[in-house]
Amino acid sequence: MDRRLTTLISVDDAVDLLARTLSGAVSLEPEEVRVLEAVGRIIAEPVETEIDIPPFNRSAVDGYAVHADDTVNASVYNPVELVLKGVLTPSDKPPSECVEPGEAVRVHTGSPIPCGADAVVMDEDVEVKDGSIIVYKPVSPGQNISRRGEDFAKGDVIIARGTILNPVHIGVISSIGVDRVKVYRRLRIGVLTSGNEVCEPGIDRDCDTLIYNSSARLITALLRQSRFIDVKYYGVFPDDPEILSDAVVEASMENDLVVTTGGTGISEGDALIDAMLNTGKIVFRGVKMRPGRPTTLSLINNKPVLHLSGYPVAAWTGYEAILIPAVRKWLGLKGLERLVVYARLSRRIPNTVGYRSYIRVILRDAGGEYVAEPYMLRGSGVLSSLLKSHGYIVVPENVEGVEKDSVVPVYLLI
Ligand SMILES: Nc1nc2c(c(=O)[nH]1)N[C@H]1C(S)=C(S)[C@@H](COP(=O)(O)OP(=O)(O)OC[C@H]3O[C@@H](n4cnc5c(N)ncnc54)[C@H](O)[C@@H]3O)O[C@H]1N2
Ligand code: MOO
Repeated sequence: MDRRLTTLISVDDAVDLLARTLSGAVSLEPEEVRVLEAVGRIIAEPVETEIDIPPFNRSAVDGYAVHADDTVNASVYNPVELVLKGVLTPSDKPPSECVEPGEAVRVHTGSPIPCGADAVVMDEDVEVKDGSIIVYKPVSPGQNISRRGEDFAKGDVIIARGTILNPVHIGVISSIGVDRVKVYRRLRIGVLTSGNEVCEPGIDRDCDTLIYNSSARLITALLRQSRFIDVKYYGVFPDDPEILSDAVVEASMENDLVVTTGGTGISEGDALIDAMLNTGKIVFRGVKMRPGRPTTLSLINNKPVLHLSGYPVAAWTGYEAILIPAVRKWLGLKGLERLVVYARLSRRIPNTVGYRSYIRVILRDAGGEYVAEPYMLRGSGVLSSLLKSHGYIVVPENVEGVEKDSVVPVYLLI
Protein backbone atom coordinates (compact mmCIF):
# COMPACT_ATOMS: atom_id res chain seq x y z
CA MET A 1 0.00 0.00 0.00
CA ASP A 2 1.32 3.46 -0.87
CA ARG A 3 -0.06 6.87 -0.20
CA ARG A 4 -1.65 7.28 -3.65
CA LEU A 5 -5.38 6.95 -4.09
CA THR A 6 -5.43 3.92 -6.37
CA THR A 7 -7.58 1.47 -4.45
CA LEU A 8 -10.74 3.36 -3.61
CA ILE A 9 -13.63 1.40 -2.14
CA SER A 10 -17.39 2.06 -2.04
CA VAL A 11 -19.06 4.01 0.77
CA ASP A 12 -20.92 0.84 1.84
CA ASP A 13 -17.68 -1.15 2.04
CA ALA A 14 -16.02 1.67 4.00
CA VAL A 15 -18.90 1.72 6.50
CA ASP A 16 -18.74 -2.05 6.77
CA LEU A 17 -14.96 -2.12 7.28
CA LEU A 18 -15.06 0.59 9.94
CA ALA A 19 -17.94 -1.18 11.73
CA ARG A 20 -16.05 -4.49 11.64
CA THR A 21 -12.81 -2.86 12.78
CA LEU A 22 -14.59 -1.19 15.69
CA SER A 23 -16.27 -4.43 16.59
CA GLY A 24 -12.92 -6.27 16.59
CA ALA A 25 -11.05 -3.58 18.51
CA VAL A 26 -13.50 -2.14 21.00
CA SER A 27 -15.69 -3.66 23.63
CA LEU A 28 -18.20 -1.30 25.22
CA GLU A 29 -18.93 -2.95 28.55
CA PRO A 30 -22.38 -2.18 29.97
CA GLU A 31 -22.58 -0.14 33.16
CA GLU A 32 -25.51 0.59 35.42
CA VAL A 33 -26.65 4.20 35.76
CA ARG A 34 -29.57 6.03 37.33
CA VAL A 35 -32.30 6.67 34.79
CA LEU A 36 -32.01 10.43 35.14
CA GLU A 37 -28.33 10.17 34.20
CA ALA A 38 -29.06 7.96 31.20
CA VAL A 39 -30.38 10.49 28.69
CA GLY A 40 -28.38 10.30 25.45
CA ARG A 41 -26.80 6.97 26.42
CA ILE A 42 -27.28 3.65 24.57
CA ILE A 43 -29.37 1.06 26.37
CA ALA A 44 -27.46 -2.22 26.54
CA GLU A 45 -30.40 -4.56 27.17
CA PRO A 46 -34.09 -4.46 26.35
CA VAL A 47 -36.35 -2.87 28.94
CA GLU A 48 -39.40 -4.98 29.70
CA THR A 49 -42.26 -3.86 31.92
CA GLU A 50 -43.27 -6.04 34.86
CA ILE A 51 -46.47 -4.13 35.44
CA ASP A 52 -49.43 -2.90 33.43
CA ILE A 53 -49.59 0.85 32.81
CA PRO A 54 -52.03 2.14 33.91
CA PRO A 55 -51.94 -0.52 36.67
CA PHE A 56 -55.76 -0.47 37.04
CA ASN A 57 -58.77 0.92 35.17
CA ARG A 58 -58.79 4.55 36.21
CA SER A 59 -60.85 7.63 35.67
CA ALA A 60 -59.51 10.06 33.06
CA VAL A 61 -61.58 12.93 34.48
CA ASP A 62 -63.15 14.31 37.65
CA GLY A 63 -66.71 12.96 37.75
CA TYR A 64 -68.89 10.00 38.69
CA ALA A 65 -68.40 6.31 37.89
CA VAL A 66 -71.69 4.88 36.62
CA HIS A 67 -73.34 2.17 34.57
CA ALA A 68 -73.36 3.67 31.06
CA ASP A 69 -76.72 1.95 30.43
CA ASP A 70 -78.32 4.13 33.13
CA THR A 71 -77.49 7.31 31.20
CA VAL A 72 -78.58 6.29 27.69
CA ASN A 73 -81.58 8.65 27.66
CA ALA A 74 -80.12 11.41 29.84
CA SER A 75 -80.50 14.97 28.52
CA VAL A 76 -81.25 18.46 29.83
CA TYR A 77 -84.95 17.72 29.28
CA ASN A 78 -84.77 14.21 30.65
CA PRO A 79 -82.20 14.21 33.50
CA VAL A 80 -81.37 10.90 35.16
CA GLU A 81 -81.01 10.66 38.95
CA LEU A 82 -78.50 8.23 40.44
CA VAL A 83 -77.80 7.45 44.10
CA LEU A 84 -74.36 8.64 45.25
CA LYS A 85 -72.45 5.81 46.94
CA GLY A 86 -69.26 7.43 48.31
CA VAL A 87 -65.92 8.68 47.01
CA LEU A 88 -62.79 7.06 45.58
CA THR A 89 -59.55 9.09 45.44
CA PRO A 90 -56.50 8.16 43.28
CA SER A 91 -54.76 6.64 46.31
CA ASP A 92 -57.73 4.41 47.26
CA LYS A 93 -57.86 0.71 46.43
CA PRO A 94 -60.96 -0.28 44.46
CA PRO A 95 -63.60 -1.47 46.97
CA SER A 96 -64.88 -5.03 46.85
CA GLU A 97 -68.44 -3.76 46.72
CA CYS A 98 -69.59 -3.09 43.15
CA VAL A 99 -71.61 -0.16 41.82
CA GLU A 100 -75.15 -1.35 41.12
CA PRO A 101 -77.43 -0.01 38.37
CA GLY A 102 -78.98 3.25 39.56
CA GLU A 103 -75.88 4.12 41.62
CA ALA A 104 -72.83 6.37 41.12
CA VAL A 105 -69.46 6.77 42.90
CA ARG A 106 -67.58 10.07 43.09
CA VAL A 107 -64.16 9.71 41.39
CA HIS A 108 -61.24 12.07 40.77
CA THR A 109 -58.90 12.07 37.79
CA GLY A 110 -56.75 8.97 38.37
CA SER A 111 -59.13 7.23 40.81
CA PRO A 112 -59.66 3.49 40.35
CA ILE A 113 -62.94 2.56 38.68
CA PRO A 114 -65.04 0.44 41.04
CA CYS A 115 -66.38 -2.88 39.72
CA GLY A 116 -69.77 -2.63 38.05
CA ALA A 117 -69.14 0.87 36.70
CA ASP A 118 -68.13 1.09 33.04
CA ALA A 119 -68.04 4.84 32.35
CA VAL A 120 -67.49 8.18 34.05
CA VAL A 121 -69.79 11.17 33.69
CA MET A 122 -67.85 14.42 33.89
CA ASP A 123 -68.54 16.96 36.64
CA GLU A 124 -69.66 19.44 33.97
CA ASP A 125 -72.60 17.21 32.99
CA VAL A 126 -73.86 16.56 36.51
CA GLU A 127 -75.57 18.38 39.35
CA VAL A 128 -75.23 17.12 42.93
CA LYS A 129 -78.39 17.03 45.07
CA ASP A 130 -78.58 15.60 48.63
CA GLY A 131 -77.10 12.17 48.31
CA SER A 132 -77.71 11.78 44.59
CA ILE A 133 -76.54 13.18 41.25
CA ILE A 134 -78.58 14.42 38.33
CA VAL A 135 -77.03 13.41 34.99
CA TYR A 136 -77.74 15.61 31.94
CA LYS A 137 -75.72 13.84 29.28
CA PRO A 138 -75.30 10.16 28.30
CA VAL A 139 -71.95 8.36 28.44
CA SER A 140 -71.06 5.30 26.40
CA PRO A 141 -69.34 2.21 27.84
CA GLY A 142 -65.61 2.88 28.42
CA GLN A 143 -66.04 6.65 28.16
CA ASN A 144 -63.58 8.66 30.29
CA ILE A 145 -61.84 5.49 31.52
CA SER A 146 -58.14 4.72 30.91
CA ARG A 147 -58.01 0.96 30.71
CA ARG A 148 -55.48 -1.11 32.64
CA GLY A 149 -52.47 -1.87 30.40
CA GLU A 150 -53.59 0.44 27.57
CA ASP A 151 -50.26 2.30 27.69
CA PHE A 152 -47.96 -0.69 28.28
CA ALA A 153 -48.97 -4.26 29.09
CA LYS A 154 -46.99 -6.43 31.51
CA GLY A 155 -44.28 -8.32 29.59
CA ASP A 156 -44.04 -5.76 26.74
CA VAL A 157 -40.54 -4.85 25.62
CA ILE A 158 -40.90 -1.10 25.77
CA ILE A 159 -37.36 -0.14 24.73
CA ALA A 160 -35.16 -2.18 22.41
CA ARG A 161 -31.46 -2.77 22.97
CA GLY A 162 -29.37 -0.19 21.11
CA THR A 163 -31.84 2.65 21.60
CA ILE A 164 -30.28 6.04 22.26
CA LEU A 165 -32.33 7.20 25.21
CA ASN A 166 -34.18 10.45 24.68
CA PRO A 167 -36.20 12.33 27.32
CA VAL A 168 -39.37 10.43 26.37
CA HIS A 169 -37.58 7.11 26.99
CA ILE A 170 -36.54 8.44 30.41
CA GLY A 171 -40.21 9.19 31.15
CA VAL A 172 -41.32 5.79 29.90
CA ILE A 173 -38.73 3.86 31.93
CA SER A 174 -39.67 5.88 35.01
CA SER A 175 -43.37 5.14 34.43
CA ILE A 176 -42.74 1.44 35.05
CA GLY A 177 -40.94 2.20 38.31
CA VAL A 178 -37.41 1.44 37.14
CA ASP A 179 -34.56 3.68 38.30
CA ARG A 180 -31.41 1.86 37.17
CA VAL A 181 -30.64 0.79 33.62
CA LYS A 182 -27.74 -0.86 31.85
CA VAL A 183 -26.14 1.38 29.25
CA TYR A 184 -22.96 0.92 27.24
CA ARG A 185 -19.99 2.76 28.64
CA ARG A 186 -19.20 5.86 26.64
CA LEU A 187 -17.31 5.44 23.38
CA ARG A 188 -14.02 7.34 23.69
CA ILE A 189 -12.99 9.22 20.57
CA GLY A 190 -9.86 11.34 20.23
CA VAL A 191 -9.74 14.07 17.58
CA LEU A 192 -6.68 15.80 16.17
CA THR A 193 -5.65 17.61 13.03
CA SER A 194 -2.45 17.88 11.07
CA GLY A 195 -1.20 20.79 9.00
CA ASN A 196 1.81 23.10 9.22
CA GLU A 197 -0.33 25.96 8.05
CA VAL A 198 -3.21 25.27 10.46
CA CYS A 199 -3.52 27.50 13.54
CA GLU A 200 -5.48 26.82 16.69
CA PRO A 201 -7.88 29.67 17.46
CA GLY A 202 -7.04 31.24 20.81
CA ILE A 203 -3.67 29.51 21.07
CA ASP A 204 -1.70 30.52 17.98
CA ARG A 205 -1.71 34.28 18.46
CA ASP A 206 0.37 35.03 15.35
CA CYS A 207 -1.28 33.06 12.62
CA ASP A 208 0.33 34.45 9.50
CA THR A 209 -1.34 31.82 7.26
CA LEU A 210 -4.80 32.81 8.52
CA ILE A 211 -5.85 29.15 8.19
CA TYR A 212 -7.60 28.38 11.45
CA ASN A 213 -8.54 24.90 12.52
CA SER A 214 -12.21 24.50 11.73
CA SER A 215 -12.31 20.89 10.48
CA ALA A 216 -11.24 19.09 13.64
CA ARG A 217 -13.30 21.45 15.79
CA LEU A 218 -16.37 20.84 13.61
CA ILE A 219 -15.93 17.07 14.00
CA THR A 220 -15.35 17.43 17.76
CA ALA A 221 -18.52 19.49 18.12
CA LEU A 222 -20.55 17.04 16.04
CA LEU A 223 -19.38 14.14 18.20
CA ARG A 224 -19.99 16.07 21.41
CA GLN A 225 -23.66 16.30 20.50
CA SER A 226 -23.87 12.58 21.26
CA ARG A 227 -23.87 11.92 24.98
CA PHE A 228 -22.78 8.34 24.45
CA ILE A 229 -19.44 9.60 23.19
CA ASP A 230 -16.58 11.07 25.24
CA VAL A 231 -14.57 13.27 22.94
CA LYS A 232 -10.99 14.23 23.74
CA TYR A 233 -9.67 17.05 21.62
CA TYR A 234 -5.93 17.12 20.98
CA GLY A 235 -5.56 20.15 18.68
CA VAL A 236 -3.16 20.78 15.80
CA PHE A 237 0.07 18.91 14.96
CA PRO A 238 2.66 19.76 12.31
CA ASP A 239 3.10 17.72 9.12
CA ASP A 240 5.93 15.67 10.54
CA PRO A 241 5.54 11.88 10.32
CA GLU A 242 7.30 11.26 13.62
CA ILE A 243 5.39 13.88 15.58
CA LEU A 244 2.15 12.69 14.00
CA SER A 245 2.90 9.03 14.77
CA ASP A 246 3.55 9.90 18.40
CA ALA A 247 0.37 11.99 18.60
CA VAL A 248 -1.81 9.28 17.05
CA VAL A 249 -0.24 6.54 19.20
CA GLU A 250 -0.90 8.57 22.34
CA ALA A 251 -4.48 9.31 21.26
CA SER A 252 -5.04 5.66 20.41
CA MET A 253 -3.92 4.59 23.89
CA GLU A 254 -6.40 6.98 25.50
CA ASN A 255 -9.36 6.28 23.21
CA ASP A 256 -11.30 3.58 21.39
CA LEU A 257 -11.15 5.41 18.08
CA VAL A 258 -9.04 8.27 16.78
CA VAL A 259 -10.33 10.69 14.15
CA THR A 260 -7.88 12.91 12.31
CA THR A 261 -8.46 15.66 9.79
CA GLY A 262 -6.05 16.83 7.10
CA GLY A 263 -3.07 15.25 5.45
CA THR A 264 -5.09 12.63 3.59
CA GLY A 265 -3.98 13.90 0.18
CA ILE A 266 -1.26 12.45 -2.01
CA SER A 267 1.41 15.14 -1.93
CA GLU A 268 4.69 14.83 -0.04
CA GLY A 269 3.39 17.45 2.43
CA ASP A 270 0.60 15.08 3.51
CA ALA A 271 2.59 13.42 6.26
CA LEU A 272 -0.20 11.71 8.11
CA ILE A 273 -0.56 8.82 5.70
CA ASP A 274 3.23 8.33 5.73
CA ALA A 275 3.09 8.25 9.51
CA MET A 276 0.43 5.53 9.36
CA LEU A 277 2.32 3.58 6.72
CA ASN A 278 5.39 3.64 9.02
CA THR A 279 3.67 2.95 12.34
CA GLY A 280 0.38 1.28 11.63
CA LYS A 281 -1.56 -0.56 9.01
CA ILE A 282 -3.84 0.91 6.35
CA VAL A 283 -7.27 -0.78 6.22
CA PHE A 284 -8.60 1.24 3.27
CA ARG A 285 -7.23 4.19 1.39
CA GLY A 286 -9.81 6.35 -0.36
CA VAL A 287 -13.57 6.07 -0.78
CA LYS A 288 -15.63 6.51 -3.95
CA MET A 289 -17.54 9.47 -2.59
CA ARG A 290 -17.61 13.21 -3.13
CA PRO A 291 -16.55 15.10 -1.19
CA GLY A 292 -14.25 13.12 1.07
CA ARG A 293 -12.54 10.97 -1.56
CA PRO A 294 -9.25 10.57 0.36
CA THR A 295 -10.96 9.30 3.56
CA THR A 296 -8.72 6.58 4.95
CA LEU A 297 -8.90 4.02 7.75
CA SER A 298 -5.81 2.72 9.50
CA LEU A 299 -5.04 0.66 12.56
CA ILE A 300 -2.52 1.59 15.19
CA ASN A 301 -2.08 -0.56 18.30
CA ASN A 302 -5.09 -2.46 16.97
CA LYS A 303 -7.17 0.71 17.38
CA PRO A 304 -8.98 2.21 14.40
CA VAL A 305 -7.89 5.63 13.17
CA LEU A 306 -10.24 7.32 10.73
CA HIS A 307 -8.54 9.95 8.59
CA LEU A 308 -10.85 12.63 7.25
CA SER A 309 -9.96 15.33 4.76
CA GLY A 310 -8.58 18.68 5.90
CA TYR A 311 -11.31 20.43 3.95
CA PRO A 312 -14.10 21.00 6.48
CA VAL A 313 -17.01 19.98 4.23
CA ALA A 314 -15.19 16.84 3.09
CA ALA A 315 -14.43 16.04 6.77
CA TRP A 316 -18.10 16.56 7.59
CA THR A 317 -19.07 14.18 4.78
CA GLY A 318 -16.76 11.53 6.22
CA TYR A 319 -18.49 11.94 9.58
CA GLU A 320 -21.98 11.82 8.08
CA ALA A 321 -21.48 9.14 5.43
CA ILE A 322 -19.01 6.81 7.13
CA LEU A 323 -18.37 7.44 10.81
CA ILE A 324 -21.95 7.68 12.08
CA PRO A 325 -23.35 4.89 9.85
CA ALA A 326 -20.49 2.61 10.98
CA VAL A 327 -21.12 3.30 14.67
CA ARG A 328 -24.84 2.69 14.13
CA LYS A 329 -24.12 -0.59 12.35
CA TRP A 330 -21.57 -1.78 14.90
CA LEU A 331 -23.80 -1.13 17.93
CA GLY A 332 -27.14 -1.83 16.24
CA LEU A 333 -28.22 1.67 17.19
CA LYS A 334 -31.74 2.94 16.99
CA GLY A 335 -31.60 6.69 16.61
CA LEU A 336 -29.39 9.24 14.86
CA GLU A 337 -31.33 8.91 11.60
CA ARG A 338 -31.81 12.12 9.66
CA LEU A 339 -35.38 13.21 9.01
CA VAL A 340 -36.23 13.02 5.31
CA VAL A 341 -38.46 15.26 3.23
CA TYR A 342 -39.08 14.90 -0.49
CA ALA A 343 -38.29 17.81 -2.79
CA ARG A 344 -38.24 18.65 -6.49
CA LEU A 345 -34.77 19.42 -7.87
CA SER A 346 -34.45 22.94 -9.27
CA ARG A 347 -31.68 21.90 -11.66
CA ARG A 348 -29.77 18.89 -12.89
CA ILE A 349 -26.94 17.51 -10.74
CA PRO A 350 -24.17 15.83 -12.72
CA ASN A 351 -22.36 12.86 -11.19
CA THR A 352 -19.29 10.78 -11.96
CA VAL A 353 -20.43 7.19 -12.32
CA GLY A 354 -18.85 5.08 -9.59
CA TYR A 355 -18.97 7.89 -7.01
CA ARG A 356 -21.65 8.59 -4.41
CA SER A 357 -22.10 12.34 -4.10
CA TYR A 358 -23.40 14.28 -1.14
CA ILE A 359 -24.91 17.54 -2.35
CA ARG A 360 -25.95 20.28 0.04
CA VAL A 361 -29.28 21.88 -0.83
CA ILE A 362 -31.36 24.85 0.17
CA LEU A 363 -35.07 24.07 0.50
CA ARG A 364 -37.74 26.47 -0.64
CA ASP A 365 -41.43 26.03 0.11
CA ALA A 366 -43.15 26.23 -3.28
CA GLY A 367 -46.72 26.09 -2.01
CA GLY A 368 -47.47 22.46 -1.22
CA GLU A 369 -44.09 21.05 -2.20
CA TYR A 370 -40.45 21.70 -1.47
CA VAL A 371 -37.97 22.68 -4.13
CA ALA A 372 -34.34 21.71 -3.50
CA GLU A 373 -31.74 24.12 -4.83
CA PRO A 374 -28.32 22.42 -4.99
CA TYR A 375 -25.86 24.62 -3.16
CA MET A 376 -22.28 24.39 -4.35
CA LEU A 377 -21.69 21.28 -6.39
CA ARG A 378 -18.00 21.68 -5.65
CA GLY A 379 -16.39 23.37 -2.71
CA SER A 380 -15.16 20.98 -0.04
CA GLY A 381 -13.50 23.90 1.67
CA VAL A 382 -16.50 26.20 1.63
CA LEU A 383 -17.92 25.91 5.11
CA SER A 384 -20.62 28.49 4.39
CA SER A 385 -22.23 25.89 2.10
CA LEU A 386 -23.01 23.82 5.21
CA LEU A 387 -24.07 26.89 7.13
CA LYS A 388 -26.57 27.92 4.47
CA SER A 389 -27.98 24.56 3.40
CA HIS A 390 -31.01 22.94 5.00
CA GLY A 391 -30.09 19.40 4.09
CA TYR A 392 -28.35 17.22 1.56
CA ILE A 393 -29.22 14.73 -1.11
CA VAL A 394 -27.32 11.58 -1.94
CA VAL A 395 -26.64 10.86 -5.60
CA PRO A 396 -26.11 7.12 -6.02
CA GLU A 397 -22.95 5.82 -7.64
CA ASN A 398 -24.72 4.11 -10.54
CA VAL A 399 -26.08 7.29 -12.21
CA GLU A 400 -24.55 10.01 -14.38
CA GLY A 401 -26.69 12.62 -12.70
CA VAL A 402 -30.11 13.43 -11.32
CA GLU A 403 -32.42 15.27 -13.70
CA LYS A 404 -34.04 18.63 -13.03
CA ASP A 405 -37.57 18.22 -11.59
CA SER A 406 -36.86 14.75 -10.16
CA VAL A 407 -38.37 14.30 -6.71
CA VAL A 408 -35.59 13.26 -4.35
CA PRO A 409 -35.20 12.56 -0.62
CA VAL A 410 -33.50 15.37 1.28
CA TYR A 411 -31.81 14.48 4.58
CA LEU A 412 -32.48 17.36 6.91
CA LEU A 413 -29.66 19.08 8.78
CA ILE A 414 -32.00 21.29 10.79
N1 LIG B 1 -3.56 15.57 -7.13
C1 LIG B 1 -4.56 15.40 -6.29
N2 LIG B 1 -4.81 16.34 -5.38
C2 LIG B 1 -5.82 16.20 -4.54
C3 LIG B 1 -6.61 15.04 -4.60
C4 LIG B 1 -6.29 14.04 -5.56
O1 LIG B 1 -6.97 13.00 -5.65
N3 LIG B 1 -5.26 14.27 -6.36
N4 LIG B 1 -7.66 14.93 -3.73
C5 LIG B 1 -8.26 16.19 -3.34
C6 LIG B 1 -9.25 15.94 -2.36
S1 LIG B 1 -10.62 15.13 -2.96
C7 LIG B 1 -9.17 16.40 -1.10
S2 LIG B 1 -10.51 16.29 -0.07
C8 LIG B 1 -7.97 17.00 -0.55
C9 LIG B 1 -7.53 16.26 0.70
O2 LIG B 1 -6.66 17.04 1.32
P1 LIG B 1 -6.02 16.71 2.74
O3 LIG B 1 -6.89 15.84 3.55
O4 LIG B 1 -4.64 16.30 2.55
O5 LIG B 1 -6.12 18.08 3.42
P2 LIG B 1 -4.99 19.16 3.48
O6 LIG B 1 -4.21 19.16 2.23
O7 LIG B 1 -4.31 18.98 4.75
O8 LIG B 1 -5.90 20.42 3.52
C10 LIG B 1 -6.83 20.73 2.51
C11 LIG B 1 -7.25 22.19 2.70
O9 LIG B 1 -7.90 22.36 3.94
C12 LIG B 1 -7.13 23.21 4.81
N5 LIG B 1 -7.16 22.61 6.14
C13 LIG B 1 -6.44 21.57 6.55
N6 LIG B 1 -6.74 21.28 7.83
C14 LIG B 1 -7.64 22.17 8.22
C15 LIG B 1 -8.33 22.40 9.43
N7 LIG B 1 -8.12 21.60 10.51
N8 LIG B 1 -9.23 23.39 9.49
C16 LIG B 1 -9.44 24.18 8.40
N9 LIG B 1 -8.81 24.02 7.23
C17 LIG B 1 -7.93 23.03 7.14
C18 LIG B 1 -5.76 23.27 4.23
O10 LIG B 1 -5.08 24.44 4.54
C19 LIG B 1 -6.06 23.13 2.72
O11 LIG B 1 -6.48 24.38 2.20
O12 LIG B 1 -6.91 16.87 -1.45
C20 LIG B 1 -7.24 17.20 -2.81
N10 LIG B 1 -6.08 17.16 -3.60
O1 MOO C 1 -13.54 14.85 -2.46
MO1 MOO C 1 -12.40 16.05 -1.78
O2 MOO C 1 -12.90 15.29 -0.52
O3 MOO C 1 -12.61 17.13 -3.08
O4 MOO C 1 -13.26 17.33 -1.13
